[in-house]
Amino acid sequence: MDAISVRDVTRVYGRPRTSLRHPSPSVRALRGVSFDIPQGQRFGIVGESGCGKSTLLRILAGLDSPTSGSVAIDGRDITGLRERRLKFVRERLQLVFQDPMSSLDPRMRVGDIVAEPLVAQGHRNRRERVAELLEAVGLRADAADRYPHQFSGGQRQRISIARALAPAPRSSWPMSR
Ligand SMILES: Nc1ncnc2c1ncn2[C@@H]1O[C@H](COP(=O)(O)OP(=O)(O)OP(=O)(O)O)[C@@H](O)[C@H]1O
Repeated sequence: MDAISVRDVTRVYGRPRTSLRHPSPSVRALRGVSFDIPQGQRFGIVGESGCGKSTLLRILAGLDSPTSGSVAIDGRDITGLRERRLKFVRERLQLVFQDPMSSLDPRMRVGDIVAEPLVAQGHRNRRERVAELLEAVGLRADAADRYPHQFSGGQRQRISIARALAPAPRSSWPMSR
């Protein structure tokens, strides 16, 4: 079973075109995109600015829905019920956004931000794991007690990377899950 299967995905922003004489401001960001990513493979999506990479990633993460087409993660169609889809996807897929401040909650301490996926997984030794993750991305352990605005742009991106690395990879999940 493929990790990710994308079938004929289209995403149109704004109202669809109604007539040739009155072109609407709609943007067709994705047009019939299809591909499969097998388990355990690295996969790059490359393209010029504005070609639809972020739009595609948001759809894969369940943060947006395709106008048409479908996406399956681990064989399960995620274009169905919203809340259930998000929980299922969050356990399997992490994103590092271009602009870290758009995804780091300014009211949360860095330690709690990095620990978020661990809470969802019921991880026991969260403090130790957060310290390990911060060290792995080149931040000091005391970063855990500070807030995102107290870091530079590059350091904020490292916080996002630490959070993305936090959940245990699927290969280490117990068979019962
Ligand atoms: N919310 C939106 N409303 C309308 N148009 C949008 C919206 N978001 C993106 N677009 C348009 O959709 C197209 C694809 O945008 P997207 O952000 O997916 O591109 P990208 O490949 O990630 O670009 P970059 O490499 O510059 O970050 C662009 O033409 C953009 O202007």
